[in-house]
Amino acid sequence: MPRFTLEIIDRIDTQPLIQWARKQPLTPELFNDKYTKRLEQWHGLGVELLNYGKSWNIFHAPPIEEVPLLRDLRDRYYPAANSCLLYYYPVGVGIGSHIDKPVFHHEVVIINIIDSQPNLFGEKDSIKFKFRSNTHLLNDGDVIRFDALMEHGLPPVKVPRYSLSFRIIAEPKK
Ligand SMILES: O=C(O)CCC(=O)C(=O)O
Ligand SMILES: [Fe+2]
Repeated sequence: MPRFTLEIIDRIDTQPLIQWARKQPLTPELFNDKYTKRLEQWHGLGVELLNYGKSWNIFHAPPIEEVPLLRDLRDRYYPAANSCLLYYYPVGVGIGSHIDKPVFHHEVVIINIIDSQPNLFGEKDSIKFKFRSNTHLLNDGDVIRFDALMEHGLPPVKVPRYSLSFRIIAEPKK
């Protein structure tokens, strides 16, 4: 992948994903012993960040293959990914600009899922996603690929949103 880019690589129907996501038991995310207000659920390898993100624990979550929806998306957009992270962002929650921790491979694929009612024309509100000095508008179902070693972030969302991130996590040699 050429670096320094954010590409929207596809737009998919999110209805099956929303139905699935709403039924998942999600856990409040902790960072530096504080709740981020995002809720999360891992499949495949998961990461618990410690010590302000300076170190981490890698753990085994239920396999991606257990959920055919997730397996199919991984096979389609990021076959090498060994980690899938579902986040829920309630209204008013975002994440400040950051770069991802080195435990993750720099290439990430994220599916943007807006859980709001479409308008009369079947359209849902978009959300803002910051990447480097640009703000991109992301629509429901947009599949993006970007270099997570470049600054990125999400202003507080105005509509409930899920995201599904596929990544490669380097497991330490035993
Ligand atoms: O949810 C997203 O779209 C991006 C989240 C993110 O950048 C992260 O958790 O590192
Ligand atoms: Fe990130």
